[in-house]
Amino acid sequence: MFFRKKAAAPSPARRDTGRAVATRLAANPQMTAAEVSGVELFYHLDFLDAAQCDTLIAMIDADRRPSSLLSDRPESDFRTSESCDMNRYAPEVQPIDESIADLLGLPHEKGETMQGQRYAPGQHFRAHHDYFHDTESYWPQIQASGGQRTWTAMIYLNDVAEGGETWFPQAGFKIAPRRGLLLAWNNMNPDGTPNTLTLHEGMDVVEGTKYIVTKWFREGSWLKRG
Ligand SMILES: O=C(O)CCC(=O)C(=O)O
Ligand SMILES: [Fe+2]
Repeated sequence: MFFRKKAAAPSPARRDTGRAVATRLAANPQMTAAEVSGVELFYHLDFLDAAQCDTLIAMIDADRRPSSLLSDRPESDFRTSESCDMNRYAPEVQPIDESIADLLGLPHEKGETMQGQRYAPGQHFRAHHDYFHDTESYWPQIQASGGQRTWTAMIYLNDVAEGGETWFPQAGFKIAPRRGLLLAWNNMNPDGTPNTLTLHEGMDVVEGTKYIVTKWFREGSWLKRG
C-alpha cells in the first residue's frame, strides 16, 4: 500500500474551456498575449474608459469593507485591502459585467459576483492562487457553487503613483496598474489541472490608492437559477 499525495485529476471540461477562451482571446486584435512561460495570460490596454472607471471607483468607495480570505489558515497580514461586491444587475455594472464574459466567451452565469478592491499605501494581497484547493474544508461548498475557478479577469481602474503591481513570481511577469487595462489569465494547465505557476501577488501600494475589479469564472454555473 502506498501513501502519497493525491495528484489532481485532469479535467476534460476545464481543458476545453481553457482552449476555447485562449483561442478567442488570441483571435481578438485588441488583446495582447503576454510573453510568459507556463501561463496563458492576455491583456487589453483600454477595456474601460475613464468615465466607466470613475463610476466603479465611486461605487467601491461607497461600499468598501475589509477584504476576506477563504482559507483554513487565514493570516492577518495576507490580504489587507478593502473589497465590495458589485451587483451585476446594477445599471452601471451590468454592461461591464456582460462585456467581460463576452470578451472571454463565457456565459455570465459562470462568473462570480464582480469584486471591487481598494488598496491604500502599505496594503497588498500576498502571493496566492485564485484556484481553490480540494484539500481545504471549503471544497464541498465550492463544488456546490459552480466548482473550480478557471479564468480570472481583472481591470485596473486607475494609475497608481508608485507600487501596486501585480506580480507573477514563478511565471516571471509583473504589470503596473494602468487605468482601464484588463488582464486575463487561465488558472488551469492545458490538461485542466490547477496551474501552480499562476501564483500572483498584489504588491504593496507605496504612493496613491489602487482600485481594481476582479471577476473570477467557475467551471460550472455560479449563479443559482431560480
Ligand atoms: O491586486 C492585484 O493586483 C491582484 C488581485 C488579485 O490577485 C485577486 O483579486 O485575486
Ligand atoms: Fe488573485
